[in-house]
Amino acid sequence: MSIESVEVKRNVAGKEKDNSLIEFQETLREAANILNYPVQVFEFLKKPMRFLEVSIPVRMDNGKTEIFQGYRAQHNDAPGPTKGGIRFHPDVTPEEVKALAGWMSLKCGITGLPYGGAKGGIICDPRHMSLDELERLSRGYVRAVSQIVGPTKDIPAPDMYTNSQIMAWMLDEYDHIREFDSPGFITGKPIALGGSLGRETATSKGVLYTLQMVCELKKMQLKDTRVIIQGFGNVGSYLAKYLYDLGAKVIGISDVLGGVYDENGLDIPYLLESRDSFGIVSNRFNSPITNQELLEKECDILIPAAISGVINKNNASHIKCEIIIEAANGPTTKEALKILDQREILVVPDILANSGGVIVSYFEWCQNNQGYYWTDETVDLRLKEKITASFLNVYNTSKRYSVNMKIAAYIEGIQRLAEASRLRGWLKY
Ligand SMILES: NC(=O)C1=CN([C@@H]2O[C@H](COP(=O)(O)OP(=O)(O)OC[C@H]3O[C@@H](n4cnc5c(N)ncnc54)[C@H](O)[C@@H]3O)[C@@H](O)[C@H]2O)C=CC1
Ligand SMILES: O=C(O)CCC(=O)C(=O)O
Repeated sequence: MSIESVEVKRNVAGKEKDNSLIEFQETLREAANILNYPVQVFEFLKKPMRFLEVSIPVRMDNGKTEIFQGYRAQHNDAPGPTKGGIRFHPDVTPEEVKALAGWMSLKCGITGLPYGGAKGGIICDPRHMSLDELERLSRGYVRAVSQIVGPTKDIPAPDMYTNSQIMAWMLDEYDHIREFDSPGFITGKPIALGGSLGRETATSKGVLYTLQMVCELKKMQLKDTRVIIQGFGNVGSYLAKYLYDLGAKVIGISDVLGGVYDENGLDIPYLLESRDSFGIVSNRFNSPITNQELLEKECDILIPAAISGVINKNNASHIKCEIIIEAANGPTTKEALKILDQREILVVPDILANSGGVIVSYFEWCQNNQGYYWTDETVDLRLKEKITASFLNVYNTSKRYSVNMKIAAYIEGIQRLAEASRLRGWLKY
């Protein structure tokens, strides 16, 4: 791939107004109805059990103090402590954080992890903050939420625009507040602080394993399969590399500024070397393609791995692929899914496809609790076992109830939440 042969354009992806919480609730209601649950199950699970909104004062490098808004939603702690990442992003909203926490609960249910779901977010743009400012913001967030988090209460992890360094600052702040060493407070940490081998690549590995399951079912070969990936951060970039190494043809990738496309296949190792720490590489190229144009290019497999709502009613009829694997959380709206179902495009849902991250976060927490650390091979083998079994459960459920895989995933996910809530005596049915 030469720089000239590649099409690029700077833009912000065409995202609709965020309806994540409403869509979470509507699909949850459908799944609860299929399972004939009494209405109290839906009424209880439609919102987080706990939601904290915090103001975080941060001294900026110019000497002024800015106040940041942050959130932590704990969806349901009946199955165990809650678990979920923290997102630093300018578009974070309370509704989106609540939906993301609900999705975490379902993800943990599908994969059989002993957790309920949670999610955190801070409205900020880390791309325009110095490392010192980010450290003060991360520490400030932990001080603000410290009463409701902890290794047996609620265990955070990375999500968009957060990484192992941010987890390390958060861990250090928590240890100071609690006055003891508690590596199990947070996952996605650096290895030197008790992180797990394989967590960095876990989400993309999990997406790859679900993709391989789909290929097996559809009798497709990965070799020479044309793939487009939106997002070139933690999830998108490792995934692109795995697919490239397996001989797939990654013909398009994108970041927040725009897309890079070459119908002959992109040189992924070159792009990986060229991207910055926020997963941005498209600004190194010239000719134009937007995120929206990239999503509508013909390919075999489309993998949104950035933000929510990018496949919506405006573009669902123009998508030209056979399979969509949702690596991001909530990339396909409900209206879009209906159109894609009609067009017989298979959509593998986020709460299954991207569950590799929380699965290995669980392994990290187990290792922290045991004080005994596993090899890369052990982590990988157990991840593959868990996600493959979860895929088959969801797939079989979709056949059993004649529903798409999204609804099947909700059906699988909701059952343990409902049962745990009933067994604790919270719900009577
Ligand atoms: N990191 C993890 O372990 C997990 C992440 N996810 C989900 O995967 C998605 C990506 O997360 P990460 O790769 O960790 O984030 P990241 O921060 O490492 O990378 C995000 C990528 O998306 C691009 N991006 C940001 N805003 C965009 C926009 N408006 N339009 C198009 N591209 C945009 C960025 O330029 C970057 O390339 C998110 O939806 C996240 O919730 C899900 C499960 C686990
Ligand atoms: O690793 C974790 O605990 C959570 C990852 C996450 O936030 C997600 O799966 O969306």
